[in-house]
Amino acid sequence: MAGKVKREKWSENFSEWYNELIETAGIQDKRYPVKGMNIWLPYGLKIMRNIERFIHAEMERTGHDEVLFPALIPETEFQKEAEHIKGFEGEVYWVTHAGLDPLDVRLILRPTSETAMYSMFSLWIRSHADLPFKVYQIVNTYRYETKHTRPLIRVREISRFFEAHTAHDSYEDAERQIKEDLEIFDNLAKFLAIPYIVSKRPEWDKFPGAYYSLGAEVMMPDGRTLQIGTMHNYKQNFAKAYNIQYETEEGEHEYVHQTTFGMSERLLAAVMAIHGDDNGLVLPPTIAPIQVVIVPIPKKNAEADVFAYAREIADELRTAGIRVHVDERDIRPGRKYYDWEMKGVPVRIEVGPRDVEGKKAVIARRDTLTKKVVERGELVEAVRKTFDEIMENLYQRASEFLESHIKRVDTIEEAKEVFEDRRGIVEIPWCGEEECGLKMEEELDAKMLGIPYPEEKAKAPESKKCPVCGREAKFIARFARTY
Ligand SMILES: Nc1ncnc2c1ncn2[C@@H]1O[C@H](COS(=O)(=O)NC(=O)[C@@H](N)CS)[C@@H](O)[C@H]1O
Ligand SMILES: [Zn+2]
Repeated sequence: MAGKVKREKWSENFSEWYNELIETAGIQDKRYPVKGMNIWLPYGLKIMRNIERFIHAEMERTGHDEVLFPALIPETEFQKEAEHIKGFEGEVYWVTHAGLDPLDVRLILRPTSETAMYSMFSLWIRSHADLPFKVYQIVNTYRYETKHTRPLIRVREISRFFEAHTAHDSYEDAERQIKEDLEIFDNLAKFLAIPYIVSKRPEWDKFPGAYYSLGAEVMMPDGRTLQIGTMHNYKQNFAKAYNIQYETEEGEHEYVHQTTFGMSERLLAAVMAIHGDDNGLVLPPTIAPIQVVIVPIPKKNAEADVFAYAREIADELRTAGIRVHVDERDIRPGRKYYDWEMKGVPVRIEVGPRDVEGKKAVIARRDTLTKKVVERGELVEAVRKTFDEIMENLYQRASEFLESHIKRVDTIEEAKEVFEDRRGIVEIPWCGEEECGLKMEEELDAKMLGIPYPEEKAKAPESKKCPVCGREAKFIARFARTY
């Protein structure tokens, strides 16, 4: 029978749904006595590790080397890139003492690692033969966020901060790197069954020190967007501040061009929010710590041994490389269903005495809450096929939600209606002038995500006018309420 997937709470009161689920699904414990810093619980960390495993593999595939830098950065290093300072001075945590002694050079806890890495890049990069230079790390970083903190989404210790930093012999090669970052991100988004849009940030909202910034946004259930990835082209801004030069083949000395690519535990927040329903998490099989849970359903005085049958199925699935758990707890099956649905286990297999006799099993899908009977001999194949169906369905469902929350308008009034109705992303003509962009942000009480990327998708249709100044619109600008 077609299951009725309930998502009322999920959509009407997303914030409460999300905060409860962080606890009830065993993702994190928020009771740590420092605001904006939470504890990873075993199940949540297993999911995050599965996401990270994919990122490490993509870094390997694209020739990035993993490094690990110290978390403390001397003030002298932090001070070197002016714009970067301006952008972060209100957000950094300071270390001013060691033991009882005040430090003669204060240290900061890294908010991101440009100012930790780039003096070393200056020592490491000497010749064009050292380029392109590509490193990354997944570490904890610290930002004194003053806006509302929220587990995984806006934290003060970003405990799973992914940062890739590259150096190139030319602007063109840095641009090639940005395209590679977008490809990596697209592979990851498909792995998580998550649709997204990429926008080029407006001048007034790019990363401090960047020449331009790209943001990858997803649509959250409450119609607000969440930035889950950013790519920045730094040109030679940091290279000049940190003296990162290389010797060209002609023996000249040139500053390198640089890029960075950043993500964080927000990826998990996006998976939870986008795929979840009122029964809890719905995990894509790609990252589920338990892909199949088997629930034996014993019946009084039936001699069929449902436990042995369940274990035999589990062994076969495990041999096939599937992550499986048999729930042998002595509690009602219904209670087991509730627990594993809360944890988002993609597939449940139920086996009662009749299934043992008939050499069958029942497969229950977490995403559609539907069930079907399968022959014992076809189980591995059926489970694999069900994983593919779940990935496809999760991606389709999320894509429809995203598409239905992007609206193209011509006037501020129309845009306001969208935000009053159910929020989402508004695409509106723009002359490209900062004052008009800022005016629209103010009028709409929304953030300009920027213009569509790549730029050929950003052009305004013929004869569209900027709703603020009436001049010819050059671009389509995107606005949204954001996290
Ligand atoms: N307070 C926060 N909590 C959780 N994730 C965050 C927070 N601040 C930023 N992020 C995530 O970290 C990513 C990279 O951060 S960033 O500021 O945009 N970019 C950088 O720091 C660049 N140095 C690239 S690593 C963002 O795309 C966002 O997904
Ligand atoms: Zn204008």
